[in-house]
Amino acid sequence: MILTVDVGNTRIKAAVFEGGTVLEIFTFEKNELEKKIKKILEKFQKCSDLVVASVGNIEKQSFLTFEKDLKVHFLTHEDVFPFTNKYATPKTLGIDRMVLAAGATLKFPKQNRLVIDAGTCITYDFIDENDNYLGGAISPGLRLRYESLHNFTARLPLLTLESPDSYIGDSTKQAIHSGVVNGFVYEIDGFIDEYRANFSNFIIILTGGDADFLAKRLKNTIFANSNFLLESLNQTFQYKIDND
Ligand SMILES: Nc1ncnc2c1ncn2[C@@H]1O[C@H](COP(=O)(O)OP(=O)(O)OP(=O)(O)O)[C@@H](O)[C@H]1O
Ligand SMILES: CC(C)(CO)[C@@H](O)C(=O)NCCC(=O)O
Ligand SMILES: [K+]
Repeated sequence: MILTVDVGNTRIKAAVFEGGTVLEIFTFEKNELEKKIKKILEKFQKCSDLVVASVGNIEKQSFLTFEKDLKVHFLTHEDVFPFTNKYATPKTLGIDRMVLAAGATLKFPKQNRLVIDAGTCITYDFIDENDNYLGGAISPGLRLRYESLHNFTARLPLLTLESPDSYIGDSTKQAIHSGVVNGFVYEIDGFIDEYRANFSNFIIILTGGDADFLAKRLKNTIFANSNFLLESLNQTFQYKIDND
């Protein structure tokens, strides 16, 4: 059994796997890390490895306290990945993006793949059919858009996510919801159209905290899997064991 942990920019997600099957998924805040991991390991005592991918500034020490119970692994860009990294700055590529790219490469062989992670940031990652990781894009996620409109202006209120009535917002609130939600949807549809115009035979994977909200609003119908990063962490770790 393997415990995978995704330390995101905002929250932490964890999953216990038995082979390729996920047994349970957990979401928690950073200040609860040690308490929650301890509980998970009490429940799943057969866990032999803890695999961490972190883009947040979490203390490594919080994980190392579990080394008495099982083996602890922190994935980095120095691990083995199933793609050729063509990013011009491979050392600054986020480990979450590398793990998503690895999961897409292993799960969908011999085709072009686009992974869209709608989390704190929206990230786009493209791996071509020859397993070259080419890069993608980084832009602000839904909640970040609402927060920055409020934080960097004098008069805009902080709103929480709501579907706009129309693309023509007829009040301050509706104008913000339209700008944030429709802007988000148009951006993603626009990127998908651009990739489709340039590549054939490709698959799109949509994941992250806003994946489900987004999936039903896109013009392009695509399959959403909000656990794709955790599943990819499990697969990346298996790949590392087999190829190290
Ligand atoms: N409790 C919550 N806290 C934060 N974001 C939430 C919450 N519930 C839903 N969301 C939505 O999820 C999005 C954040 O996604 P996610 O949880 O994947 O981010 P994250 O944990 O920071 O991970 P990553 O850094 O990989 O993006 C926000 O834009 C927000 O709309
Ligand atoms: C883009 C984020 C913040 C998304 O979580 C993360 O992948 C990151 O910190 N990346 C580093 C920059 C890069 O990927 O080029
Ligand atoms: K993200």
